Amino acid sequence: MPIIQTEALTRRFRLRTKGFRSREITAIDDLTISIEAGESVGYIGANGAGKSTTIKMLAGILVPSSGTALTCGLQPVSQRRQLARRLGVVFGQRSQLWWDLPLAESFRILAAIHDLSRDRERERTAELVENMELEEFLATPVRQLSLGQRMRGEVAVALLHSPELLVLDEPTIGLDVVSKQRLREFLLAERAAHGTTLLLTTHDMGDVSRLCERILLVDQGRLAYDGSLAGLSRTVAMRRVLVVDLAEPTPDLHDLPHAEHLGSEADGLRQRLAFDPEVTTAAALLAAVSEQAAVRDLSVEEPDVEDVVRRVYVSRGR
Ligand SMILES: Nc1ncnc2c1ncn2[C@@H]1O[C@H](COP(=O)(O)OP(=O)(O)OP(=O)(O)O)[C@@H](O)[C@H]1O
Repeated sequence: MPIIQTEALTRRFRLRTKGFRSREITAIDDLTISIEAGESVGYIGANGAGKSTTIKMLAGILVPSSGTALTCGLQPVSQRRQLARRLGVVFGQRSQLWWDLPLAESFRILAAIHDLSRDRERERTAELVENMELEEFLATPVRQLSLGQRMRGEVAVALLHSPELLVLDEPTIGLDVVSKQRLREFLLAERAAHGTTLLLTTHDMGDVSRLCERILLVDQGRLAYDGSLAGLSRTVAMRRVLVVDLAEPTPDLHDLPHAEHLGSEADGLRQRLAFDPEVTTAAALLAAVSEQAAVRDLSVEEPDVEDVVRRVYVSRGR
């Protein structure tokens, strides 16, 4: 049986507009998906596409307007307490931790809430503290943790009761590159060790490419793509962006091989160039830029979800 199954899942919101009028929007529209136990799925889409609304319905926080959802074989709203034993949830912008208490206390409180035996609590806490490298700040009040440390704590407590399904809403938002990478490694390790099913929303294609075997792309509440990253890459190349800082103001670099000039700032001192890593490399592009201008600094950006979504539609002629 699938671990997540929805059938024509729909959620509308009534928005108040000026005066006494109100308008209805359909945040999720006729969503039918099925996810098997053990899968790792990236749920992506532009701002306001309906990702959080879906996650909230799957977790039983929000009631659907119509259609059905089954999470771990349970009705998310009416069987929310049973579901809580089998589901872990991480919201990147909201905390499950007790801010004034040391991180270790959140483990104790949640272990009590989940009714874990003393042995189980000790064993699982030790495993998570080791895997997520939490030891050095276990005694620190949560409010004093860095964002990266706190997110590791959030993920760890969500996994304390060994849920078979972990749902993460923007788990890497705001994290620096190193913290993102660490968090991804922890999630991969947890999955390898316990076969945990992962469903995560993200704006970061790096999360998707490193963590997810399957992608669901939602646009304006509707499912727009369901398949592998490779399949999506065949539809729209997963372009990366080379950002170069040049020594002098330079006209836009339009004639570089296999690159598209996306924009310039400060009289062309900084220029952004998109390229497809399947066709060329950042090094080759940098060499081509260097023939035209002196490069002082550079960075390479991961593909942007908004850009991917936009180009899925361009490729379909919408
Ligand atoms: N409680 C609410 N009341 C009214 N409208 C809502 C509510 N929650 C969400 N919406 C609307 O539903 C739509 C989908 O929102 P949702 O938060 O699910 O999108 P999202 O894909 O998670 O976006 P983001 O990436 O910005 O978090 C948006 O138009 C949003 O304004």
